[in-house]
Amino acid sequence: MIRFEGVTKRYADGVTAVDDLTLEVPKGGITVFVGPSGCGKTTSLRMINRMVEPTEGRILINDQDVADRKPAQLRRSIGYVIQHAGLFPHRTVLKNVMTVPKLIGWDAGRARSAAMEAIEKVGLTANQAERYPAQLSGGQQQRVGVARALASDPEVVLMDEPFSAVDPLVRMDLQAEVKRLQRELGITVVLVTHDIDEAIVLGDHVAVLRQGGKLAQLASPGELLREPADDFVASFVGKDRGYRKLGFTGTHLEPSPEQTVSLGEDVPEGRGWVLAVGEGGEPLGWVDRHTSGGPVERDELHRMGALAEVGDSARVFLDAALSAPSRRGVVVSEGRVVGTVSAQQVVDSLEQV
Ligand SMILES: Nc1ncnc2c1ncn2[C@@H]1O[C@H](COP(=O)(O)OP(=O)(O)OP(=O)(O)O)[C@@H](O)[C@H]1O
Repeated sequence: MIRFEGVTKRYADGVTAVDDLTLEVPKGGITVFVGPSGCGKTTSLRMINRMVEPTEGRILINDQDVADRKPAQLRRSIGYVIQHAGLFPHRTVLKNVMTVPKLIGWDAGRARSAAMEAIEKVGLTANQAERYPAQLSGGQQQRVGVARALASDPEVVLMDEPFSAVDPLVRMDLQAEVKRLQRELGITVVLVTHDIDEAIVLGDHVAVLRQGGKLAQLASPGELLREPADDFVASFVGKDRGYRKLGFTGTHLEPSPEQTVSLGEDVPEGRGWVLAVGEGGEPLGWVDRHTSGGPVERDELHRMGALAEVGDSARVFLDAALSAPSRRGVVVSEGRVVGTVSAQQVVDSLEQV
């Protein structure tokens, strides 16, 4: 849907920021431009909405050359989110989010209701809509930035390092939110980051750029981890890529049957840990036979560790096994226990692939 055809950008001082870039950003997904500082990510992004003009080549959106569109009108049709949200400090959140709908000529009523809808979509309240940006946290301000980009119902949203100024926990929330919104709205997102982990978490497609603005590889996160195109991509993707690759590896592992006990029942004979389940077969926790005697009570249960759902990646299965006190990861389907897996079983299943 967005096509770069032989795009080069040389700045006036002779720096080649982007060199003969040809790539396709598919419709309705998240495409991430990632690479080291100065490799031309921002320049590439800004050429899409004509904040920067290419020296050579062209960029098409839905087969239309952006050079044939009026820059101001083009920019209003494309959402744009930047690092520090870039909000107007003297306007309320609502007025900030209404900016583009008003610019494109929607009447005040329509602009207001579109803005309120966008504000709710990003998880902010009507009360927060009346505040000024400085009265919100950094993460909330970024949400306003996303709401503002979505308010006029754009098909394409560009994001330039949108989460890099917020702390890691807030960043994870915002990443999940953007992924959810993209899926819900079916929009096409192009996002720039220097953080390969963010690219892998968020991207349906990841374009790795190298110094001098050259495309090193365009692939899905899984492919990038499995088959980096060259040494540059391999080292950029990182040393623990074998482990991270597990996040994109399915497993056809059959969980082993696990003996269970209900609350109020006596612990069955045997050694080690027993899994307690609720009335609907949902896992409640582990019982330690060493310390348990008589009917099982809720306050003697040990935490379960992470749960794996049938169909999850090998990484989730392994995490479930390693985080359970019994070292047997609980596998559920629709909330009910179907069995457990050990770390050894997960590793063995990988070796069979
Ligand atoms: N307006 C400009 N005039 C001259 N050179 C520029 C201009 N903007 C960017 N550059 C240069 O172009 C190259 C690419 O810059 P760009 O900002 O696109 O990279 P980036 O990958 O987004 O980097 P970062 O992650 O550090 O933001 C750099 O060498 C930069 O110094």
